[in-house]
Amino acid sequence: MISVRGLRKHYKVHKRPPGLKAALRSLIHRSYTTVKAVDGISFDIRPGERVGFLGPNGAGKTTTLKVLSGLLYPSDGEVTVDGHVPQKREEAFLKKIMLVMGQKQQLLWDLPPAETFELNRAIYDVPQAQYKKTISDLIELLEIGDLIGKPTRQLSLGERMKCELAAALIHQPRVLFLDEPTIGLDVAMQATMRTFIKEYNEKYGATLILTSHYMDDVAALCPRVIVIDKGLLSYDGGLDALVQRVRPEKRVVLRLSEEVDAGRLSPLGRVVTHEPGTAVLQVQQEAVNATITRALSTLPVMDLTVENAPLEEVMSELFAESKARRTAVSEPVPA
Ligand SMILES: Nc1ncnc2c1ncn2[C@@H]1O[C@H](COP(=O)(O)OP(=O)(O)OP(=O)(O)O)[C@@H](O)[C@H]1O
Repeated sequence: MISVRGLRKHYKVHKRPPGLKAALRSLIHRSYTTVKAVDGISFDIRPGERVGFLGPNGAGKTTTLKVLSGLLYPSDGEVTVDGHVPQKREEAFLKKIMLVMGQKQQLLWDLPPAETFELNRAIYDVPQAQYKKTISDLIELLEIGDLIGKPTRQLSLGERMKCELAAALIHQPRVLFLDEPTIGLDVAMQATMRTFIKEYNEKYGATLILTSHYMDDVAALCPRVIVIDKGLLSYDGGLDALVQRVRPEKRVVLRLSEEVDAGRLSPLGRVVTHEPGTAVLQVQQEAVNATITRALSTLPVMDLTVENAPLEEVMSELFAESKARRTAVSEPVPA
């Protein structure tokens, strides 16, 4: 469905020196630097896949999604989306895709969402019968029946995001690029959006690429993740396999009926947190059974669970790894 080969997107940026004199001089003698936002990445995505596209701030995620949706020309490389070259912006391509950006809106501010929906129906030439069916499904799934008649400016952020998503899906895109679709939403609304996105993917078999800094989104939606950092690919594979590779240790979470000294916990594993009533231990996978047996026999355990390390930690460790690799490569070799 999506094929990306050696994609590069370099931005040429005007260097603006500090100080008025230098700034005035730079109006005549302009100098430029190159920002390598995406610097040679390749991946393939199969139809119907849900893929998390992750990386630290400035990694090149939005740039890649903009290239895939035809908003930006690549500097180099080959990209196809369902057989189309995105930058040609063919009508058939535009009808198949949608880019939803959590930080930008497509709903018209002074009009009710219902009017943007109608506008999108006309733009995408959606037959009336299909439009009626789709819109009533979307209204039901997203519970926006009461909202779509109010001017957009009167909606809360979460209400607006639900309507944004509905507007984006009126033409039933087969490929959805979601750039931070849950940004700024409260926890309950994030969960609603996640459930809806998953249902849309399952119902229509749509292919989905999602960027998000909320790891709950990623854990709930993306069995596969592609991680980029400074424009380079640092991981492409299963989310579970990534956790296994970066953090194979397990967390044993203990709920305790009475306070225990730290000295009684430390022989069982590395103490990650220790608060009144709870303690979290980190142990090697093969030591989990022994730790549980020992905890149950030596501590006042009320409840016990075994978990993976939080995804946020896995990601920051992965980002730190690739930063360390880059630093090692760029350091001069001693003479
Ligand atoms: N129009 C532009 N002109 C110049 N540089 C740009 C432009 N757009 C993005 N960049 C730079 O390209 C790099 C990648 O930006 P991009 O927005 O793709 O990152 P991102 O991974 O989406 O980051 P974030 O998680 O912060 O949204 C950054 O260094 C950014 O400053």
